[in-house]
Amino acid sequence: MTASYDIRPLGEHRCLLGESPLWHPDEQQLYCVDIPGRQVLRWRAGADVPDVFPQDSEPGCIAARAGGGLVVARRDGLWALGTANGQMQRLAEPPYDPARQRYNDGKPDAAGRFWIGALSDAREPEASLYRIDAAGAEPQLGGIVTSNGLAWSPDGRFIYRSDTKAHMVWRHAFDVAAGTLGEAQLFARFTPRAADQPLSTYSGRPDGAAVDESGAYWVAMFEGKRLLRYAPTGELLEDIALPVRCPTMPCFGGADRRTLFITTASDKRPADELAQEPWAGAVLTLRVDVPGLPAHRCSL
Ligand SMILES: O=C1O[C@H](CS(=O)(=O)O)[C@@H](O)[C@H](O)[C@H]1O
Repeated sequence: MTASYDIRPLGEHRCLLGESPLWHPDEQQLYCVDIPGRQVLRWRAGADVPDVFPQDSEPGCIAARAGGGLVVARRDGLWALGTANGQMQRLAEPPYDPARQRYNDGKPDAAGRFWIGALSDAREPEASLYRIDAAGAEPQLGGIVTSNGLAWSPDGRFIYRSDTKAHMVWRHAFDVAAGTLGEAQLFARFTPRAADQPLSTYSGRPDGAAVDESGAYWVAMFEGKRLLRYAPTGELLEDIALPVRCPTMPCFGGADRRTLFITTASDKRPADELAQEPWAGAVLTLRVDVPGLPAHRCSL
């Protein structure tokens, strides 16, 4: 169950809080965001240094836009980013109070709707998971602290999601034609860190995730220094030790979709930890056996 891989950083770039890695299905290039750094980053093929698209507000996640470029979900709403020229165009206001919440993890479904969950700055259960299409943003679930972990099964009939603060991952039946979720079924549960518990014995909390062609759910364990791979049955298949305490989200990319890119965080970490983890904030890369599912395009 404990697996080891050849894990390397993608160049020298370090994010404060890297998130939302995306292998763009049309451009065949990697993007991600640095949330507090207020940047969208792009690695051209073979490049060690990313191109930077500065943002005026914290970007929580990105999606490939059906018409080209990206949709950027920022604290202040949804924006189209022209990746050829860096131009930004506002698409929609946020459906929450941006003084209290921001968009966090999000992905398009197979029909092009953008599903995005919010995060409560005060870490109160006041955030929602939204389904967003041309008609606007409709909350689908509420009572969330930190919405995370969105991914679909290969046949699109199930959606996974987590609340990082609650230390739980759920699976719901998903109706792609209607764009609706069924009842939540608990998929994985983790033990919150006790007040006096050393970080070295904490398994972490579920952050971003991705699904491979076999249907396995790969989830980054924030503060747990690991990536877990689950079968669709909920059986833990692999426990992969990482060289960074705070991985945030995996995504599959490369021409064969067998390179796993994992964003990580360095922001607000203790100095002794950062001294031991020179790759904190890097995008980590490793090769895997089973290809990942390609990202859907957002129709906004
Ligand atoms: O801001 C974020 O932080 C959380 C980590 S925490 O649980 O709030 O400490 C992370 O899960 C999330 O994805 C990120 O955007």
